Amino acid sequence: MTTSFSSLPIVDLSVLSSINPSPDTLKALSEELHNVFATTGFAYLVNAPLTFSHDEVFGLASEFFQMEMDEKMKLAKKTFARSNKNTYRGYFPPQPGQMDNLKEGFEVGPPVSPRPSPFGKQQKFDLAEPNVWPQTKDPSFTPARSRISQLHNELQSLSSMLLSLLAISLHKPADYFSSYLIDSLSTLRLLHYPPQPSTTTSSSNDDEVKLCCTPHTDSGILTLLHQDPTGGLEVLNAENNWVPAPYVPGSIVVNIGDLMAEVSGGRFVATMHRVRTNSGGEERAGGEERAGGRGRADGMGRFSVPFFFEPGEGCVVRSVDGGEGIVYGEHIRKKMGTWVEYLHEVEVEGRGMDGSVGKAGIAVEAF
Ligand SMILES: O=C(O)CCC(=O)C(=O)O
Ligand SMILES: [Fe+2]
Repeated sequence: MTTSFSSLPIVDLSVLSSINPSPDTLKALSEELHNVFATTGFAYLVNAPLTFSHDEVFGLASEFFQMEMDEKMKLAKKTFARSNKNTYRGYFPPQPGQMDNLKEGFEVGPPVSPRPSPFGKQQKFDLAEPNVWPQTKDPSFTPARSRISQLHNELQSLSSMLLSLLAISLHKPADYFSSYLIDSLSTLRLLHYPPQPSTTTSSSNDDEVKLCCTPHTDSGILTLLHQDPTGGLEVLNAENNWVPAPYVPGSIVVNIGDLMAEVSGGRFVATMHRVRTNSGGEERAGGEERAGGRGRADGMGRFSVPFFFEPGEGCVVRSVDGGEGIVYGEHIRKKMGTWVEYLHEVEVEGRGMDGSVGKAGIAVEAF
């Protein structure tokens, strides 16, 4: 159960960068994480072992989203561009019918593609498919591609360290979750919330709060989120109050997904969260440095980069208390198919490859 917290705790990960951390310090960190995930389900991580500054992370996102729409649509998932082959990785465009969920995204899987699963190719969504990348005439995206892959690798390693700490905190061996790493499908999602006109209000909210991401829990194991200084992320506490999770310089927000809550035997909580639209003056409130230095201009909206740690498609995930377990590929496909938070079935106005605007079909956004 989540608690009546009024702010998110900050967890210092410096110890993970030391050459030979003592078992006692690691145990203390694992207990701290356990406590956080058992209460808020959310925390800020500081001094994480990553080589990326926020400027660089949001610079990569802004570089991608500044591409022309027809370039981005070449990378669109099949759902949005019928002639494309990619079903799970790639671009999804903003959906005009979804004003309280208005975002575009670019999803990248592991730099080395997971082995195709026996049931993968026959399905509508090929979870193990390779990444797609911009093929711009201008080769300037090439360095960004390699940095995005590097960011994926580093967040995957960090997830693996956190899983070891959580295993210890659950009184299991440190390598207890190592099977989750085999053919892991983790997704790095670059997100852009375009600026919204100030008249837009959310129909899903009684108090007419403007949202750009509707309330949801994450479906998987662990999410590591880079959010830019725009602000707007909010987390629901036990009293049903939305607690702001403003930008904390240099931090990564971590939260538990539904599946990890189950794996922990209900000890950890997958907390509901949403993103509120900040318009106009509020937008720059959180940060003295406006992240995303390279080519960022004010009024571009919000950027965030969640990383969803995912096991392999065939990985059997079960509670630490025992029980039958579920095959990860089945879990994720079920979520994609039935959970309203992760399935936006709408007829979207899509821009064709020739630039024409027309019906692009059913839009399904996974997670
Ligand atoms: O953009 C954000 O800050 C949060 C995004 C999020 O919650 C998600 O993509 O699951
Ligand atoms: Fe989320």
